[in-house]
Amino acid sequence: MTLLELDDVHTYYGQSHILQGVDLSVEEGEVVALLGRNGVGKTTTFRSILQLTPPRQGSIQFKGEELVGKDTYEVADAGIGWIPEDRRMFSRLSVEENVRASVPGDASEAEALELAYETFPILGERADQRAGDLSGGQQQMLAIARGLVGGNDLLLVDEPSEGLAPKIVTDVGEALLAASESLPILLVEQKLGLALDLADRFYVMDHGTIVDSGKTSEVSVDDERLRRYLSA
Ligand SMILES: Nc1ncnc2c1ncn2[C@@H]1O[C@H](COP(=O)(O)OP(=O)(O)OP(=O)(O)O)[C@@H](O)[C@H]1O
Repeated sequence: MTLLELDDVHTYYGQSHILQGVDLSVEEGEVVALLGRNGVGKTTTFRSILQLTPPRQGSIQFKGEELVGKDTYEVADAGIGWIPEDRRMFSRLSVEENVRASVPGDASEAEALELAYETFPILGERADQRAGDLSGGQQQMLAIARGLVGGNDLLLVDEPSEGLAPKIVTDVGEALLAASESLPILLVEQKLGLALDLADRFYVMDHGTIVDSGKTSEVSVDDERLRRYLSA
């Protein structure tokens, strides 16, 4: 079943026409990678879905419901979680307090903590530590854990490996893979190897439109088809 569907989405910053007719979809149970060079409109696609920068034209349906015209809090309530590039969290609060703060009012905090620590044991070991004192990789795990327990039906994850050492990137990849067991993910990721490992399907974006798409099993990191859009 189609979970998220963007149809001919046009988004502007002032006079700048950034998204010029984006079409993409995420099915139930899928991890989908959105690829493309810096500045092509990937983050703007997320901002459009979240209604942070509402599209001026086109439709964005989530679980069959139109998101364009809603407020951002309504998009969050509908079940779309967002992990931005800067991994927003409460850095002065403990790991446990951060997880608790993500749990919707009607859900069990104890069950949320169990799920978070079962998925990411290192967070259980650091439960009382201030989130701001975690390493970059652990902060990314906490951000993913918060998305996991946040009552979401889809996670938008923006550049999870940004600024992390290669060894930590592997850990974060495993963390996302664990999260994808229970949640579909739309992923923006510059590291092509990681994106192809995690995703079932990909879209390539260039100049605000989708220029290629397919199954990740059909392409490889040194594929000419991908490289011409991704190399600087
Ligand atoms: N707030 C803004 N106001 C005006 N222009 C913006 C704004 N944010 C982004 N842009 C421009 O919109 C275009 C798309 O940016 P966007 O952040 O969506 O790209 P991206 O593909 O996510 O790249 P990156 O990986 O660098 O974030 C860029 O040309 C950028 O300069």
